[in-house]
Amino acid sequence: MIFFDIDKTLGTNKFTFQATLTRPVTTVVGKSGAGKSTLALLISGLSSPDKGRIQVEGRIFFDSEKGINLPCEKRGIGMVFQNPRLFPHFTAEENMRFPLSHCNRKSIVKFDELVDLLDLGSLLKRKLGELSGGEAQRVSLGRAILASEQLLILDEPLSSLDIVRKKELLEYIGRIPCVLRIPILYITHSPNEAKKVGNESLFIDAGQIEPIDSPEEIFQKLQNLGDQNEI
Ligand SMILES: Nc1ncnc2c1ncn2[C@@H]1O[C@H](COP(=O)(O)OP(=O)(O)OP(=O)(O)O)[C@@H](O)[C@H]1O
Repeated sequence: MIFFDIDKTLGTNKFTFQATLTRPVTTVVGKSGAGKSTLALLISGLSSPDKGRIQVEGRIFFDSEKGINLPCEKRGIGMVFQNPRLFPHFTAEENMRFPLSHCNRKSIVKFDELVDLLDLGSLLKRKLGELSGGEAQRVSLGRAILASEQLLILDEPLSSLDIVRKKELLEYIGRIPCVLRIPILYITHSPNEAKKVGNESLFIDAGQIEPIDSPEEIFQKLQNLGDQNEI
């Protein structure tokens, strides 16, 4: 279960995020600039709320009243961003194992099982320059899953890929809940992606979460906001 009730002001932008999430995969949807990545940064601890509370699976990450603000490396969160962000001088395997060896993380999935799940066997000895964009993003997905103890956050993981690679990676992402039994937050501006990946969705508009009753409502809301982006 993920619970958050937080406020944050960044420049002239005021964000108020409040939700209780109980399903395995929640998609966070909204048009560009709505505040999706801001929410991810606040939950991960890379940015701190001005006030409020964040709790994941019974662990308090942030509570302004109690003076709790767990540093990001203690939150057990794996993250995938729009670009792979791999170390170029490491092999794929060294990149994947890096958070375990350097950040004192314990993996809750077996390395070999993950390699099979994401078809990474033939890529393990390659460095970043020897991987395609889709392959590199698959490696960074593997690294994030290995580092995830409490929560996995995927922030627009398909956005740097072409349509063929998007579909391919989406299939791999669909397999993750089979091995990783922790909540997943999947951020996207694409209603199609949200429909394919998530069990429930949060819709963010201008820094506020709006309730939605059905996946079709996401299309409608984005259309009303004039967002034509789609895969
Ligand atoms: N440090 C900051 N200071 C001031 N404004 C910021 C800061 N970080 C983000 N913003 C603003 O907050 C708003 C939300 O940004 P955010 O990155 O969360 O949007 P997003 O929904 O993830 O968009 P995209 O889909 O384009 O990545 C934007 O208007 C952005 O310019």
